[in-house]
Amino acid sequence: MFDTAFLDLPPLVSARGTVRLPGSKSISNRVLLLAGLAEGSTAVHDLLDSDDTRVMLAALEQLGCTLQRDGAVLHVTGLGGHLQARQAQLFLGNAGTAMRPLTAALAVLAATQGGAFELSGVPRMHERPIGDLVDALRALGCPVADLGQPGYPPLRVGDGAVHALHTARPIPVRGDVSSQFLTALLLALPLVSADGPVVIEVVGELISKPYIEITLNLLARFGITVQREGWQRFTIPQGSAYRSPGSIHVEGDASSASYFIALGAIAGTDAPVRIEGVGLDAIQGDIRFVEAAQAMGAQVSGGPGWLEVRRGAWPLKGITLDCNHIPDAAMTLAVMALYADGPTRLTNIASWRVKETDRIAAMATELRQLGATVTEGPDFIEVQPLHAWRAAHIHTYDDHRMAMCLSLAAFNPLAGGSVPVRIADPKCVAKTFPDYFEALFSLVEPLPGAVPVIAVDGPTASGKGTLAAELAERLGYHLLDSGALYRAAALAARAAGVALDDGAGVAQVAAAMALRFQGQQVWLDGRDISDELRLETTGALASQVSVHPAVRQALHDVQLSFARVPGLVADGRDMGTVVFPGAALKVFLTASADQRAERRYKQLISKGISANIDSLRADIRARDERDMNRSAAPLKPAEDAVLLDNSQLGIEESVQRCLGWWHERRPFGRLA
Ligand SMILES: Nc1ncnc2c1ncn2[C@@H]1O[C@H](COP(=O)(O)OP(=O)(O)OP(=O)(O)O)[C@@H](O)[C@H]1O
Ligand SMILES: Nc1ccn([C@@H]2O[C@H](COP(=O)(O)O)[C@@H](O)[C@H]2O)c(=O)n1
Repeated sequence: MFDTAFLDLPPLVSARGTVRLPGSKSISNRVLLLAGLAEGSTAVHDLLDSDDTRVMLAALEQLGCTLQRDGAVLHVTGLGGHLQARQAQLFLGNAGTAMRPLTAALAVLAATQGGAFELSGVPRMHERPIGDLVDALRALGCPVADLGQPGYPPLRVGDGAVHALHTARPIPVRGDVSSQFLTALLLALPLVSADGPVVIEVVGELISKPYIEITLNLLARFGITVQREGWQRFTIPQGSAYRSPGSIHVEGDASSASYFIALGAIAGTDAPVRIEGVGLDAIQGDIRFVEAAQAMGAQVSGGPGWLEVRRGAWPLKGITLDCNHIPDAAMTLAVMALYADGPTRLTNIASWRVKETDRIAAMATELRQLGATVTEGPDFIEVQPLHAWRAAHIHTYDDHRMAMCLSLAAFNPLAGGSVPVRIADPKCVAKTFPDYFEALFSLVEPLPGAVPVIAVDGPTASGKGTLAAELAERLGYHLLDSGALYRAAALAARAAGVALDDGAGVAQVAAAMALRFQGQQVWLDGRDISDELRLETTGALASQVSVHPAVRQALHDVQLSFARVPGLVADGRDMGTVVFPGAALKVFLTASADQRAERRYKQLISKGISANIDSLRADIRARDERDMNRSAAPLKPAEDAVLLDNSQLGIEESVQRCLGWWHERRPFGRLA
């Protein structure tokens, strides 16, 4: 997951390959609650691991369910309908799929068995309406107290006493704000069906019906067959009881599939984008996004558990679509609309306004930042195709879908643009798809030369490695420690018995090295060389082999291969002058030889390695001399490098200076 303040996506031009989707959030949280209410143990396979499922799991544990992980399988031992904890304070983040069903289930359990539970979330959760569900629960006879603004969480359900519930008469619930209220009742009311059938009557036109179908489907898997009359009346038969199916698989998230379906439709030109984990047989309503994407021009084929998508019509075709059946995935259409041949109008999406954020307002604002013309109304959005793209800093409103949808704007070169896109707070995708950006980057190709590179060059022990690693961490970029390649080449040559002054011989060994980097660990031809690589003596050997033009040539392409989406920070001696002459920022880092000797001395001592400051100073001077005076790629600042003498600067100050220069060079304007 990218835990950075923002993530810059370079302009992208194509996509191909396979993505395996994480489990569906809607199915995961429903399955968890059903398993938690059922008697016995349920083995849940392919459960989504995300913020929203984590709050549900934490709540179930607080309520007394037993959770056991066995590799990728989670075993949930349920309550069998009997409260174990009679009081708890449950924090449910911004997970509507946890807040609504748990409110209903705990209201019913607390009222019938005596208990009191408080349910709260993040501030945005306290702005998301729940009044219609509370009204239905109160009509049933459950005590529910508002702990904040009436009609919104936080809530207390139950008052510790036992109450008789009015299950003999139909329970009314509004269906036109969120279908989650009906889902919540359907999941909870089998708990009170012992004495007779329980009837729920929907008031108003039910929205997002496919989500109710998921609920009914999963209830059936847990032994409860709800009788449905149209979308107005639902009857839970007398004596319904949750029976664990023993084991259940969570299918991949169909809403998450929408980003990759769009990816194929926009950028799958020479090969398809293959999506695994969800297919045309999916039980999730958002699978019907496939039809919407096809209407816009996508070529989609699929089977059980898989889809393949490639570009069909181009530009895409503008459409007008009632999106009531695919409210979440429909957001993706709003971004696809930028690549269309005419306006796209998405209607019947009023529910967007009460999701993680007001998604109609947020989408309109951010699409306009890219340069698009957008019209919005209480329950619709209309987006015009975009031809004059602007580099935009996209705000994501702590809304995972905003981040994922808007990332598709990075394909603007396919529609006349050539701009990067900055996504604020990329970790908001953790709600449903923590590795979304990693998955995206594994499929895409950038516009040639568009991957941004920051080159950090300078003499030994100036702090290049430290600075480069910090910059890479804060920007979410890849890191190249080019010195490590020369060090490894020297070690490989020595191991092969090749003399270090034999340029051609060392180059041959260097070209054949099998190097593997994993965090701080480095393997050379299967041997862990991490410690040996960092020795001062190895640095001196590297300095000897690096004078040979053939060795430098042998390592050239390997270094170039580190420049991958979303960007690279490279440290060495010739990053800005030879390897990445087009780097967007070149920093030449220096400090006095005395300072550097002292830093290196402290560094070695802190690692428990004995050192002598005088000989370190002498080694550093000798290495400077050789690195600066060799004929091949000598150590010197590039003409357009920024010089940074950090003799009197701390690490953080150096990092901030470089980030300042970086922001000046980026087209996103002020950091906000
Ligand atoms: N600005 C700074 N102020 C004080 N110490 C620093 C600063 N920058 C780096 N250091 C410290 O100096 C030591 C050497 O830094 P680092 O290993 O990053 O240097 P380097 O230039 O990459 O060296 P080499 O080229 O030999 O790999 C480290 O212990 C690091 O923490
Ligand atoms: N781009 C580079 C990087 C390093 N070298 C040579 O390797 C020696 C070790 O480098 P460290 O950064 O790991 O200390 C260094 O002294 C250089 O001789 C290089 O030539 N070009």
